[in-house]
Amino acid sequence: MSRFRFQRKLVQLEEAQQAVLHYINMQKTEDVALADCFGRRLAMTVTANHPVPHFRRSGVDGYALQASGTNGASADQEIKLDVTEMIPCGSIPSMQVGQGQAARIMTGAVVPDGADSVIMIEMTEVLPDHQVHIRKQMAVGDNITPIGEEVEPGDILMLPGRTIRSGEAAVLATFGFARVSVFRKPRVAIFSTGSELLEVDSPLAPGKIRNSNSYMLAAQVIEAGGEPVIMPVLPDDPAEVERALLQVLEQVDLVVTTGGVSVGDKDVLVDLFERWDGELLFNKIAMRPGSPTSVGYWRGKLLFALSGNPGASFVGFELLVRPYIKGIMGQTEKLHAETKAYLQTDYSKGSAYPRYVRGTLKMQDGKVYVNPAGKDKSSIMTSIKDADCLIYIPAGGKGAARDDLVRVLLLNEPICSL
Ligand SMILES: Nc1nc2c(c(=O)[nH]1)N[C@H]1C(S)=C(S)[C@@H](COP(=O)(O)OP(=O)(O)OC[C@H]3O[C@@H](n4cnc5c(N)ncnc54)[C@H](O)[C@@H]3O)O[C@H]1N2
Ligand code: MOO
Repeated sequence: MSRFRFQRKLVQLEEAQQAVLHYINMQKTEDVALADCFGRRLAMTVTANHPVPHFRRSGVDGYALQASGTNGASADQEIKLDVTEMIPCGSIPSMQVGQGQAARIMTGAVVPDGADSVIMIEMTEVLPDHQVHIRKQMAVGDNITPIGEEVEPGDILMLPGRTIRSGEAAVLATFGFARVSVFRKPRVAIFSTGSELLEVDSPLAPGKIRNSNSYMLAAQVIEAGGEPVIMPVLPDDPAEVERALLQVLEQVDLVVTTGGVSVGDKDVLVDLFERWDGELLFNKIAMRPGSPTSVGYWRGKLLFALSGNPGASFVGFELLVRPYIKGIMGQTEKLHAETKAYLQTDYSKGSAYPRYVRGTLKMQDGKVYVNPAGKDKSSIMTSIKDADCLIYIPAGGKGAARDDLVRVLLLNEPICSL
């Protein structure tokens, strides 16, 4: 019988997280085409290499002119100007605009020298012989975007670690990054253990269930920015488990297993920790679900051994694996962002350890409310799909009551400011 099965060193979640984050080893980077970098994590600092806009830009279709020449203009008192030229987008004006003159201009085109405002075309009337009537008094600067209004050269726009989404893609394109430096996706081997597990396409059989954890975890790996490698289910034989894990260890950046970490006779990960030459960082965390979650360091890689119960597996990944994946891809905010929300129902299940309950947030009348996503037992799988947060219920016998303001950890990553 393994000495680790019952003799467990209890750590608080914060200690466990720090122990894991201590092993952060930054991912290598690679350059990819801009169109291929969406969803990847940026590995470079993006600094503006030119102002935006880099020329005085018209915000409307209309006429560029001198505001001082429009004093008193209105629908009843039109002012006549000579039209010098037509300036489409992408071309350079050929002459200055002087007193009594206007240049017809398109939205996004370069405002000619001499002009200090642009009147919208709706406030004008085209006259014969290259003349135009102006029906509105203009002020200096009207409808002109000055050079650098949006971005000044040297402005730091994005830091490494940021996920590249639509807005980031627009910034990269604007500043000419046809190729983008991103962190390599960490390859994460996923193993489920247990002889009760069937392949997804297998018919149900007595006592057997389909392996759902491997696919749930693969999706979590992708959400965190990694590349999952789903491995065959591990057998109940510790020597074979050791062989299978060692074989993959060199080809991946980290390994996640589920099941086999508790005190049962077939809990093979516990046996592995007994016989391996790795270092066990901890094998019990003061949290529910997932208290038997164990993490080891083996041949230069972290091995996250999550509980087999789907709820515990999900929460264990979120609280330990995701922060590590974020860390190796340059994110400074590795832990989940938190907020507070009003609990809309009693949660009376007390626990010796803090509990992380799958929750669903609701915004209503300017307040944030939260409800358990469904039944919350560690063995329950179907409520995972409805969770957008984890509700923190402190340790103690009484749980939390309706209307309590509780801490919630947000599962969807908020966009960082840089
Ligand atoms: N005597 C005790 N029994 C248990 C304890 C304890 O302290 N003393 N702890 C319980 C807690 S808490 C948890 S959590 C589980 C953890 O067990 P394991 O991590 O060893 O997981 P398994 O026993 O392998 O499986 C548990 C449960 O989950 C199902 N499972 C496993 N893998 C998958 C998968 N890939 N997809 C879907 N479902 C999976 C498995 O069939 C079991 O039903 O131990 C408690 N017991
Ligand atoms: O700690 Mo277990 O993971 O609650 O169900």
